[in-house]
Parts: sequence; structure tokens; C-alpha cells
Amino acid sequence: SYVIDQQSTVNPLLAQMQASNIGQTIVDLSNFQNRYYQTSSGQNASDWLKQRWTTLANGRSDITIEQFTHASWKQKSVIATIQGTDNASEVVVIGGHLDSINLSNTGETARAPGADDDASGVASLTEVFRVLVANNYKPRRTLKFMAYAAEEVGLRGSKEIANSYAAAGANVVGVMQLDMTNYKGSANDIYIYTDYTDSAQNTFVSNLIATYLPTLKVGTDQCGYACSDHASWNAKGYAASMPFEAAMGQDDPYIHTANDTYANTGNQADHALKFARMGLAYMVELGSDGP
Ligand SMILES: N[C@H](Cc1ccc(I)cc1)C(=O)NO
Ligand SMILES: [Zn+2]
Ligand SMILES: [Zn+2]
Repeated sequence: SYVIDQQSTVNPLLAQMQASNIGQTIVDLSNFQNRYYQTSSGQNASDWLKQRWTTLANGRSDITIEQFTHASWKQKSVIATIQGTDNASEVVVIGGHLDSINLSNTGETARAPGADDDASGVASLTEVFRVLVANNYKPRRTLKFMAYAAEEVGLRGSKEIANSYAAAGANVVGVMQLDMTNYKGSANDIYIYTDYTDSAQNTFVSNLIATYLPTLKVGTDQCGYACSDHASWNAKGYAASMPFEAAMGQDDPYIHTANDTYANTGNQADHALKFARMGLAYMVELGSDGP
């Protein structure tokens, strides 16, 4: 049962979250020529993110930053783990995908900035990680921040990770996917997608928004197919949710082209900040539950 009872912890942290930090991470990731799963820049982006998260981890002994090596392609996924205190066997995951794609050119030097798809999601969850570490937050459950490789070519990185967690019997109590958070194409702010996700957790996410972000308007929609990495976790029976930037067909029109740039989302990250704040509330409310 999803209890919301961490207001005294969450509200001060929400106030510290800044769109400018999210925007900087989007720019940094967009500056790689591409982040395609088979190119050297795609590999370099993974190494850069590992280093970035390592810096943010600030030497804390309960935090590890690792790369998940995928046997059949070059780009590694990146996983940051904050070890839980007295309920560490239960795991909460927030993820986005590291890779980008230009569908008209997937060569070594193709231009694929992937600012919205999905630097915005990785930047949003990076801001969650930064604020939790900066405030020395210690979760009871284990928290994992994941930047998946190879999403654009069939959710391949998250599939390998979710399958390996299932094979290991990992007790992942919830997964949130942030794929495209910074293009406000619709009337509502956050759209909770109801296919390939868990309905009880979706209700919890909606309640988190009502509690912590009461000015935001929530919609629902469906992809009609396995449209991002949440589907990899859902397929293994884990509770997943996918809050998304817009209603179907009103999302960022520039994705998968050289024009998926920060400039084409207005050179600001105000929309992404909503998702980052929702993500922090999710990680703290679920992370604070005991055995
Ligand atoms: N197709 C997904 C993005 C996507 C997800 C949902 C909807 I509606 C429209 C577009 C993708 O490219 N993920 O990387
Ligand atoms: Zn995406
Ligand atoms: Zn995409």
C-alpha cells in the first residue's frame, strides 16, 4: 500500500531543485555528436555520465556508480546505487535512456543530440540524485538511478538489465521511467501512460503529484506499443510507471533527428523540473518504507 508520509523530508528538497542544473546536463549530453549505442561517442557519453555521477556521489561509502556491460554492443548502461539502511533488499529504480538516434543516419559521425529524447530524462533523474546526496539523505530501501543504453533499437539495454535483475530474484518494488520530459506539447503537465505499466503504482504517482505538486495538471494516455524502457521491467512482472511530457501525438516533433536540441525546447528546462520533482518525491516516499 502506497503511503505518502514524508512531507517534512520531501518539501525542503523540492525547493532545492533547479531547472538550470537540468538544462546544463541536457546541454552537456547534447554536445556529444551522437549517443548512438554503437558509436565511439555513444561509448564516451556513457563514460562521461559515470564520471559525472561519481563526482556527485562525493565519495559516500554507501553509494556506488557502475557501468553495466552489454555483451553484443559497445555502449554501457550507467547505474548509481544508494545502498539502503535497514530495508536494503528492497529496491526502487528511476531510469531514462542514455542513447540517442538520428533515424536518417546512424553512422559514427551522425548528428543526434537527443536533447529531449532522452537527455531530458537523464538530466531530470540526475538532479534527483544531486539533491538527495547533497542533503545526505539515507534511504531505508536501496535506490537505483539508471541510464540505459540502446533504448532506441528495441529497449535492449533495459531488457538485459531487467532480465538480469529478475534472474537474480531482485526485489524491485517499483520502477519509474523518464523518457522525454522537456517538451510541453499538451494542455496538461504530466501524462501518466497506462499501458505496459502498473495501475496501482500509476495511482500512487498521481497522488504524489497531487500532494507535492498541486498546481500541476495530470492527464493519462496510451502508447499502444512498448514505447520505452518501462516495458522491459513490466515484462518481468515489476511495477513500472511512465510519466510523459505530452499526450500521444503532441510530443516533441524533433525527436530522432539532428534537430532534437535544447534550443527546440526553448533553451529552458522548466517542464523537465516538474518531472524531476515528481521523481524525487517518488524516490523518497518509496525509499523511506521499512521492511
Ligand atoms: N517512441 C518513443 C517516444 C515516444 C513515447 C510515447 C509517445 I505517445 C510518443 C513517442 C521513443 O522514441 N523513445 O525513445
Ligand atoms: Zn526515448
Ligand atoms: Zn526515441
